[in-house]
Amino acid sequence: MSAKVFIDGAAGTTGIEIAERLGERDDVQLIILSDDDRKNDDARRGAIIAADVAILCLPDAAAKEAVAMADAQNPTKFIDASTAHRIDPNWTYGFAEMRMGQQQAIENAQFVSNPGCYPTGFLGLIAPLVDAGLLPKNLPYNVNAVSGYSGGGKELIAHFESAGNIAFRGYALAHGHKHLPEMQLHAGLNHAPIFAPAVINAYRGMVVEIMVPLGAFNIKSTPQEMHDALVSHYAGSKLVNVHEGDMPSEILLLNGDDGNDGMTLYVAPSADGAQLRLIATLDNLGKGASGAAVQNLNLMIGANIYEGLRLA
Ligand SMILES: NC(=O)C1=CN([C@@H]2O[C@H](COP(=O)(O)OP(=O)(O)OC[C@H]3O[C@@H](n4cnc5c(N)ncnc54)[C@H](OP(=O)(O)O)[C@@H]3O)[C@@H](O)[C@H]2O)C=CC1
Ligand SMILES: CC(=O)N[C@@H](CCC(=O)OP(=O)(O)O)C(=O)O
Repeated sequence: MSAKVFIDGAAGTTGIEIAERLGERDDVQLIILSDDDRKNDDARRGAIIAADVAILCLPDAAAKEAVAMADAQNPTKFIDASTAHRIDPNWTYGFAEMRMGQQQAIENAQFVSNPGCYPTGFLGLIAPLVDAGLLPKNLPYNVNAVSGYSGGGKELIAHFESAGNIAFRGYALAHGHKHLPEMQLHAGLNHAPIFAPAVINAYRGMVVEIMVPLGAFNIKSTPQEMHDALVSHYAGSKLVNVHEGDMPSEILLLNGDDGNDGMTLYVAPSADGAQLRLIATLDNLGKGASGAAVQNLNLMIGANIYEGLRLA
């Protein structure tokens, strides 16, 4: 039997890539609205009610409206790619590998919020280490990140491609980026991190980096212990990989690389072990959005967790 899946926002950047990943699967039957109907609320409501699973690839306000369109008597399952429900206690956070039990929680959930692209890198690095007591909850963590411009959807794509000459765009200079609440909550931190995101002149791809002055903060756990804890935590995953062996001399994002739906984590200490760079590389449209939505869909419809995904 196939699951009926409606992508609300299927003409957008994330929605198009989800449809591509679902492709010709015979366990999924896509409900498609015509271009004339895709923003018609009656048509959307009908599609949501007809669907077993609705995947929301919409701005936050439209995502909230979509959830309210569901029929309580015939409950549709939801995967929301927006920021709207990521710290809502009635929603399950859709990052299966982050904690023991999270995959089962997603399998059994009606409402699943896809993690933000930046939080996927941040939490993938830090949540297992904080949980294991190897990094403290009360540090003022710093996060630097760069994203390909598809991370800002159609509007930012048009902006970068029409301007043509923007090499780097730092933003969130007033602090308060919309991803901070989910970073703090799901890592279990006492303070929100200081977050410096930037967009670069590449279509897709993302690097998220946390810098930890272990010596200055008198943290006794070692980079090797942290590396080993991450290796052990992600041992069963084909999507989240921890770099083993010597650190590469450089980490590259290549223009024209379509990426994959995985994420690679690096633990890069200084020679004396007193300073540490924790680095995650991922595709903002892969594990950061569309790939994660398909992974969550797989779990919610009882398919293989990796079905339709591009493994690293
Ligand atoms: N791009 C990324 O890397 C990531 C995106 N996300 C999140 O996913 C969501 C979608 O983002 P993205 O695909 O990038 O954005 P886009 O702007 O590319 O796509 C959004 C789509 O939603 C449509 N839309 C807007 N309002 C409505 C409405 N009321 N009813 C129906 N359709 C509507 C838009 O229509 P139209 O085409 O007419 O504008 C557009 O097709 C956002 O919440 C974003 O924050 C999350 C992680 C990463
Ligand atoms: C490059 C860029 O502009 N990125 C977006 C976040 C994209 C994303 O992840 O959206 P969600 O909030 O739905 O997760 C931003 O920083 O606002």
